[in-house]
Parts: sequence; C-alpha cells; structure tokens
Amino acid sequence: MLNGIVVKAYNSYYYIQSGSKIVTCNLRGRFKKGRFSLIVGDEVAYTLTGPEEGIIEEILPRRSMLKRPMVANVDQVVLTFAAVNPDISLSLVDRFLVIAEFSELEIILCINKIDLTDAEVVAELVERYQQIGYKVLSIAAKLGTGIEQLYAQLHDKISVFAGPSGAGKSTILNAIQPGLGLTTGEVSQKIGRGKHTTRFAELLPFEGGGFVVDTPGFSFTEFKDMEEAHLMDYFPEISPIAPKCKFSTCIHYKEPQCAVKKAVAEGFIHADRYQSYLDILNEIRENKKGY
Ligand SMILES: Nc1nc2c(ncn2[C@@H]2O[C@H](COP(=O)(O)OP(=O)(O)OP(=O)(O)O)[C@@H](O)[C@H]2O)c(=O)[nH]1
Ligand SMILES: [Zn+2]
Repeated sequence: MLNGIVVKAYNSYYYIQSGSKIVTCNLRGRFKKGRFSLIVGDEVAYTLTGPEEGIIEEILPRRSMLKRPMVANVDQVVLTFAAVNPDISLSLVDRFLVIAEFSELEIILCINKIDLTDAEVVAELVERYQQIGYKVLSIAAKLGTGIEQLYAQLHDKISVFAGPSGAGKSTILNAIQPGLGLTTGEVSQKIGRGKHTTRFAELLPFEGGGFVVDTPGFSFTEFKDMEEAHLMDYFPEISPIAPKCKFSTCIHYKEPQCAVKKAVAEGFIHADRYQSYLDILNEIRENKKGY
C-alpha cells in the first residue's frame, strides 16, 4: 500500500498528495458506514486502481484536529498582522494568540509590512511578544524581506495562516511560492481594511515539502468553546504565576491576594495583556449568559 495526505475533498472524491503526484481516491465501502469523516489533512494508505486513481484502504491516526476550519494534523499557525495599513491592533493580536493556544497549535507571530513603518516601532512590537516567549518574525512580503526565515519555519509542516483581512497573507504565500493560487486584494482605501478574497479550503503543497491550509473566511476570533477557568492557560505569562494566588479557584479578576494582579502592578505582566485577559474573560461570561 502507498501513503499520502488528503489535500482536498470534493463530491466524495479525495485528492491524495503522494510524493509529487496527486491521486484521486474513493473510500473503501466499509468506511462509509457509521459516523466517520475523512477530512483534509488526514493521512491515508491507498492502493492504485489506475495511473492516478486509487482506493483508500486505511486512515492513519490523527495527531490533531482543528475544528474551524475542519483540518486534521495541522502543526502550526502563522498569525499574520500588518504593522500598519491596516494598523496593528494589540488586543486583536491577543485574541488570535488565545485562540491559537486553545487550539493547541504551535504559534509563529508574523509582523508584515515593516517597510511602511520605523524600525523602532517594529523592534518594540517584536520584543513585546518575544518576552512572553513567542516566536516572532518581522517581514515585508511585498519586498521579499524575511521570507526565507519564514519559509524555513514552514518546511515539512502543515501550517495555517490567520490574521485580519489585508494583513498580507496571500502576498506572503505568493512570495514564498509564486502562484500558490491565492489572490491578493488591494486594501480598501476607504476603511483601511481589505476584503476576504481567499475562497477554497484545501491543502496547498510547498515545493520543498510541507503544506499550507488555504482557509476561506477563517475568522479565528470566537471564544465559544472556552471555559473562563481555563482562560489563564492560554496566556503563557499568566499561567505559571496563577498557583501563587491565595485562592486556588482565583481567576485573577476581583479576588483578594491575587498573585497575577500583583505581577501586573509590578510590571512583570504587561498591563495590556492583562486587559486583554479581562476583556476575553468578560466575553466568555457574556456568551454563557446567551445560552
Ligand atoms: N507595503 C507593503 N504592502 C504589502 C506588503 N504585503 C502585502 N501588502 C499589500 O497589502 C494588501 C493586502 O495584502 P493581501 O495579501 O491581499 O492580504 P490578505 O491578508 O491576504 O487579505 P485577505 O485575503 O483579505 O484576508 C495588498 O495590496 C498587498 O500588496 C508589504 O510587505 N508591504
Ligand atoms: Zn489570581
């Protein structure tokens, strides 16, 4: 049997990337019974029934599963923000970071369009997130600056790009590999934001190995499935301090003798990050009320 990765599912056909070729496969009948779904990113074993056709015999165990969009075995997310145009929103960065942590993805924070602002502004941004422990890259996709360093991180992995519209996701992919199939849209002059121009959900292969998930309208900003007591786990600088709070159930909001609030007051945790924590906490509570 041969192995491959589902790169696209369409009309009960599965397109399997196997080495450098794409094999169009059906599922063996027994898989069609019961509650089963084969999704993009799944690894399969198949047998050939024609030069480029086959039948899927086996589905290998999933390493991970991303729900929105539904993709299996995603290794990491590249959170892409423009430094300016549209101006970076630090609270939006925190929201994306929290969702990525919650999704158990490795995170690469990518600050794009550094050609449009001062080096000091970029350095401050990079430092802010590096201090927390994140991997941060600053790039100018349009000029090709920093693209090699980014590509080195994507090699042999399944990556997903997320970030606000107009941040430059499509431009980055095209810079890595011309014609990766994504369209780039001009940022609307009027509102300073771009339109979502990417449409198909599938895995696009990098020539040197690895895949990127092309995601339509991947918003990445919902906290639906999150519990307020767990929110702190998605802030790498808050979770190690939490055990020092007086109350074991402390959620670092209004409780007395809270070690997290003390760390904020003493400057060990950035006040903006704590504010993002409170904002998201509040949002999770509001969502719960809605049920
Ligand atoms: N100056 C400058 N402009 C850039 C850079 N990268 C992208 N742009 C421009 O920013 C605009 C938006 O880029 P896209 O790649 O379409 O952004 P996107 O994140 O894919 O946007 P959506 O498809 O709407 O999600 C385009 O006009 C790009 O030419 C950069 O490094 N510097
Ligand atoms: Zn606390």
